[in-house]
Amino acid sequence: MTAGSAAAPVVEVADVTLRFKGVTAINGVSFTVGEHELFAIIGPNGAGKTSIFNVLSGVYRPQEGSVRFLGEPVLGRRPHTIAARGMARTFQNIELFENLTVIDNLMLGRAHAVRYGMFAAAGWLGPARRSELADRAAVEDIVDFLELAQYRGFPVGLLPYGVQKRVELGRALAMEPKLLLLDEPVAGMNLEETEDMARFILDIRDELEIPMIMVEHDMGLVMDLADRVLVVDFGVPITTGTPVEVQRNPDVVKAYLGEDHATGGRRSKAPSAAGTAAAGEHP
Ligand SMILES: Nc1ncnc2c1ncn2[C@@H]1O[C@H](COP(=O)(O)OP(=O)(O)OP(=O)(O)O)[C@@H](O)[C@H]1O
Repeated sequence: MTAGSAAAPVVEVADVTLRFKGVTAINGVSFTVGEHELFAIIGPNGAGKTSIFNVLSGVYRPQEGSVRFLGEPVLGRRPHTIAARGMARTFQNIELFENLTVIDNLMLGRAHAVRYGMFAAAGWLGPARRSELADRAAVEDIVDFLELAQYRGFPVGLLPYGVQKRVELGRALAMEPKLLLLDEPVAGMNLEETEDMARFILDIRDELEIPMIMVEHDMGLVMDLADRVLVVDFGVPITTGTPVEVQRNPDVVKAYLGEDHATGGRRSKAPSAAGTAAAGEHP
């Protein structure tokens, strides 16, 4: 495991506050993510986790605070600009082209990497053709890496749910990201699919050395995989630490079990050292 503070941070979030009318979705959140680090954000339903992702990726602009990605400020940049700098994202709900094949969906992930414009393509096919070959080679590497070979020619919509989630991960990898945001990567998966996904996430960190931020309700997965965990509740950061530190923190247990959360359809299970509680499931 790599300590987040050892190398220059990939992401630096400082005192970010995001308000909607009457709701403070993020309230003074700060954290850094280091090179090769797998950083998790957990918290009850409505705690602000997805809002943090939306701030990082440029969908929401917070009223206060700053966010740096690879040393550059990102607030005020458009989502596609931030993506082009190397921040890729998967979504809670799969966002793929169901009628396209696995290969074609992965090729779409290469779109931002195409560096030859229409003039180059029209005037002289050399560089554009070479680019396409490079894209296809990169996609083949991803097919191997995520063990998708047997599904490559199938329309994505016909594939099992767990495989579709894997294709979505592959599409994000196809962007050759410098940071990967995983929004509930195992939501809705069965045990076998979850174990497969856990293995791929570890391989992404350890073999591809891509840092990741993961929002996930499966507490077992978070505690097994994450290097560090940020806990938020009602937008407020409760603590940041290793999985062991976080699980021992009384404020964390309170946030998951406290009276405030006994109503309103929020979670009922605290993170457990056994690492099996699927805390914070959607009602
Ligand atoms: N576009 C928006 N407009 C108004 N309120 C919003 C908007 N997006 C999020 N919120 C509110 O901000 C708070 C945090 O929501 P967010 O979706 O970030 O939580 P979350 O931790 O990701 O929840 P979940 O675990 O259910 O996905 C919630 O009260 C939510 O209703």
